[in-house]
Amino acid sequence: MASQALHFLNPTYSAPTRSLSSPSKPLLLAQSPRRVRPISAISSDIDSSSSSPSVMISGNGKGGIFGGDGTAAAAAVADVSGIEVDAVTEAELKENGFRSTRRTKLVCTIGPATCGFEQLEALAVGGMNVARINMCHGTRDWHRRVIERVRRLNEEKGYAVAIMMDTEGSEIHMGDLGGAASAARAEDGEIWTFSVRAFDSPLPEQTINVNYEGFAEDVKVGDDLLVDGGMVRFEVIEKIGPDVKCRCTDPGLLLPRANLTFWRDGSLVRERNAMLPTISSKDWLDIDFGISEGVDFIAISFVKSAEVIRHLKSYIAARSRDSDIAVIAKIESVDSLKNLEEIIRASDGAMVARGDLGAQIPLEQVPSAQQKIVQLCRQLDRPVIVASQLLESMIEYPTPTRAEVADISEAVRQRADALMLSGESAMGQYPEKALTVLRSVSLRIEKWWREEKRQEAMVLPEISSSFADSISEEICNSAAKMVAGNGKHSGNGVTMGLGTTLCGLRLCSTHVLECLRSSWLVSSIVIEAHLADNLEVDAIFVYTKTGQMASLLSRCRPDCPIFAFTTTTSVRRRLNLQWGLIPFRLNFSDDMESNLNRTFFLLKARGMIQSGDLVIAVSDMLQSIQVMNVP
Ligand SMILES: Nc1ncnc2c1ncn2[C@@H]1O[C@H](COP(=O)(O)OP(=O)(O)OP(=O)(O)O)[C@@H](O)[C@H]1O
Ligand SMILES: CC(=O)C(=O)O
Ligand SMILES: [K+]
Ligand SMILES: [Mg+2]
Repeated sequence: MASQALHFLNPTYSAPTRSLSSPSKPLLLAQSPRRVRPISAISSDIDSSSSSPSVMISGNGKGGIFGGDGTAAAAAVADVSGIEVDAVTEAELKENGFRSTRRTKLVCTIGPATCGFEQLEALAVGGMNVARINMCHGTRDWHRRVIERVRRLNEEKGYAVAIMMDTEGSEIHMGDLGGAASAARAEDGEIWTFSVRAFDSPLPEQTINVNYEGFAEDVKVGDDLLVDGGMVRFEVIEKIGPDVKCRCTDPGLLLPRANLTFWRDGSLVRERNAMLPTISSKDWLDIDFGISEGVDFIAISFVKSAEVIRHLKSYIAARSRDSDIAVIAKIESVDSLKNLEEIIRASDGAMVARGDLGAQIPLEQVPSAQQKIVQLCRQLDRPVIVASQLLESMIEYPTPTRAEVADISEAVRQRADALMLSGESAMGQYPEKALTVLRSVSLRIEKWWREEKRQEAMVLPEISSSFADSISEEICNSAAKMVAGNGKHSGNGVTMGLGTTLCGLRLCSTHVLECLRSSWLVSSIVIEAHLADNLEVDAIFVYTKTGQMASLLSRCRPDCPIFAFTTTTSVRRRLNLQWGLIPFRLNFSDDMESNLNRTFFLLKARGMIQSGDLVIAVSDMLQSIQVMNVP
């Protein structure tokens, strides 16, 4: 076995990000001095006094924004600690350079195995971007304590771990197993009773409580009853009042609160589920809890239509005027697939919840559903999480199966925003090792595909609904195209020195938009063709108050990381779910020149960037795009 490639299999392997004290290597790209002509700038400025907005493109071609007297840089000197980023990101940047940062984000479900402060910290060190709490389990007090610990971790150590609250939903599931039992095993041929009666704990032998009153009425003798989408299977043999007697036909482990589905003549019986509300009364109480705790994301289980998402969003908006809780639609039912596009458009993101999805559609259809959801989310600019069973075997074993590694690779190759651990981190024996596998495989596959330049191009439809938004969108598309490596413009002479060419030009905005649309700014002004091959942009910097422009850049999946600067901690946390974004919190003004000087100063002081690094900077305040070397 190749020990290097599979270093995560080595129990003594420790992630590179953990050796925070090791001396930082110089940034990869700073080692080879660039021959690109320094600093050129294009900035556009919407003239708000004009009824038909005009855009000014300007640049001085002689040192661009750094040609001044350096007062902005001097002003920044006063505040070295004025930027918020976590130690892990900082160490990763210093050690591996820009290009090798991980683009795929990682979500960990928190449960009994990981709810302590130290365990949470170990996950943050291991690369957790989002902590998920599942309201199917535990009490609100338990979840509150987890939220408090994550918040403390963020405050004390500078992390931006976001919190995602996942609702229980009102699908049919088993109750707890009673007493101290955390699981029970059903053997082939055993007769178990599924009942809606209330029992005292412990439950009678081979008895399972069902949460849904209509259960005994709805099932028929001869139906197949599937626990967790088929992990255990029973056949209904007799109905006696509230009790349903079933014979085990596929043995396996019964876990508390596992999902139940029943099948008749080879198809899922869904009439009753269709009548249950997506958000139950208990879910509404949990949502109130989430709003008052200020969670970053609320994930809604078993979404059937866009309507429920719109309803929840207006509920959240009315309850918390200044909060920006994002709503994630969990795609895990037949109905959610039917109404997929409408649901994604109404949501702030989606989750491919393969656990329940695989119980509702034939398993062999799950991979194509996953690919479709991931693609659609990217096209519509919504973050997407691939969830469930990525490393299921690691609940019990310290190493993954080869098939699990291949499954992770596929999700990374599809360039999903995030991968999620469920039982592996909530109650498994090796939560940190599982996270290390996710991280190592993500990094390796991302690097492999960048080197091979084999990413398929994806058509990104225009999604903006307003004029201002469409300028932002075009700017982001153009910035991403300028990043060498995506193949579109290599060999086409990517332009530097735009400032000289465009100095003093004042163009109406539609003209600029047209130019951007045809990538005129990028490819039609060839200054020195031989420079083109050298234009390897190290990072895109985006200054964004709402996060929207960072999201638009992430959507393009450019070849370099995106440093997203934003003024609020909540936007910073939210951006932590999205592909390729390295979110920082920074106070900034509308003056891009001083913002850039300040950022360069702060990041250089911390060794995160170096003079000569090539950066494209965009901003949603000025809707500008600038190309420059770090001075
Ligand atoms: N807060 C918790 N307390 C106790 N156990 C938990 C908790 N959260 C998760 N678990 C355990 O981890 C397992 C997997 O958790 P997870 O939340 O991912 O379930 P899931 O079935 O994939 O999600 P969903 O219920 O949303 O479909 C659960 O079956 C449960 O045993
Ligand atoms: C995550 C989840 O809800 C599922 O896979 O079913
Ligand atoms: K759930
Ligand atoms: Mg589910």
